[in-house]
Amino acid sequence: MSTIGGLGEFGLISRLTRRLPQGPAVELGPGDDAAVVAAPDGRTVATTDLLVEGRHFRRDWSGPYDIGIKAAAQNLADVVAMGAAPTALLIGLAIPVDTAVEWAERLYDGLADECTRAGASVVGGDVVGASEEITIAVTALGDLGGRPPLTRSGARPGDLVAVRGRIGYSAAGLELLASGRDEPAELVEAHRRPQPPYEAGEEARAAGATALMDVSDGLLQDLGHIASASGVRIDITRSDVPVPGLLGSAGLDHVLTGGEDHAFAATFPEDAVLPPSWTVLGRVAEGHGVLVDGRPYERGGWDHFRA
Ligand SMILES: Nc1ncnc2c1ncn2[C@@H]1O[C@H](COP(=O)(O)OP(=O)(O)OP(=O)(O)O)[C@@H](O)[C@H]1O
Ligand SMILES: Cc1ncc(C[n+]2csc(CCOP(=O)(O)O)c2C)c(N)n1
Ligand SMILES: [Mg+2]
Ligand SMILES: [Mg+2]
Ligand SMILES: [Mg+2]
Repeated sequence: MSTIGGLGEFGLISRLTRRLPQGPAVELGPGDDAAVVAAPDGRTVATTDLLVEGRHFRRDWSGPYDIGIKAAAQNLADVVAMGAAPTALLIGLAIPVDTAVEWAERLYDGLADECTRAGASVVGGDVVGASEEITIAVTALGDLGGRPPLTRSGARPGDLVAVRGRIGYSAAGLELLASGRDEPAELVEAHRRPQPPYEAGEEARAAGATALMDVSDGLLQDLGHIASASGVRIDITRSDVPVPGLLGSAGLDHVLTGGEDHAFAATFPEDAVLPPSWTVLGRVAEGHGVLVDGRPYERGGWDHFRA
């Protein structure tokens, strides 16, 4: 088996970057001191999310391609959640010297394929040796196309609250993996490879969304960020929350508190016409916090320092 150690730093960079297609916004990709990415209106959306082995992924639960998809998706979703088009990703990779080169290459295939799905590309990064655990730090850039960002702070009393994309699947899949199972495969795959519906950003903008975000830590907790940023209360109607039977007996908990699906949640003016792919499950009101059928929900979402 050829390992990272056998290639050396620049050999590794060359092996990884040759796998990366370059998207339309890239004027200069990997190879110089920095990349050059077109930002026609002069503004750039920028975000970063870190993935740490043992915390965000396990190499015995997910393959390198899955982890690449997930690392890209969670960052691309944050760009889309601002109402922007993702243009570029930068990858910081800390990786043990005895890792198989193929593992890193498959990680890059996952990163590249997910970027392609979102219209972006990997334009650079950094590699360093790690002692035992892999860390992947991803920075994503996006283009607003001259339009205002869709923030968390624009929700107004009377607005509709709606979601777009699978929710609860990743948490259900994680629970299966943690109990040593890998069926139903659809749930485990959803955990390994989140599939944010990137078109949700443009759909939300077209329908006049007043706030938009991606769901990373759990629907109720994340809606709580819209509520606090907007100075409003969000009321969720339990009977309007879709809970697919596939999610099992804890389905409602998974939908309301499970993270990592990177679905999108938005608020819209009351008279908005939403595409059928969006599900309305609540209303914005005056006040603060998030209530389900008028009451706080008993479970919270993901918190790195309280988990
Ligand atoms: N270490 C940090 N330094 C500065 N700002 C930070 C730091 N960590 C988080 N933030 C900022 O706090 C805000 C909330 O971060 P958070 O990571 O919860 O959002 P997110 O990336 O959408 O969610 P998630 O990480 O769960 O996918 C973001 O604007 C982020 O830039
Ligand atoms: C091995 C392993 N253990 C636990 C989890 C669950 N988990 C980790 S981070 C996170 C929320 C989003 O993180 P962030 O806020 O950093 O984007 C969740 C639900 C996992 N995926 N893998
Ligand atoms: Mg983050
Ligand atoms: Mg987010
Ligand atoms: Mg988080």
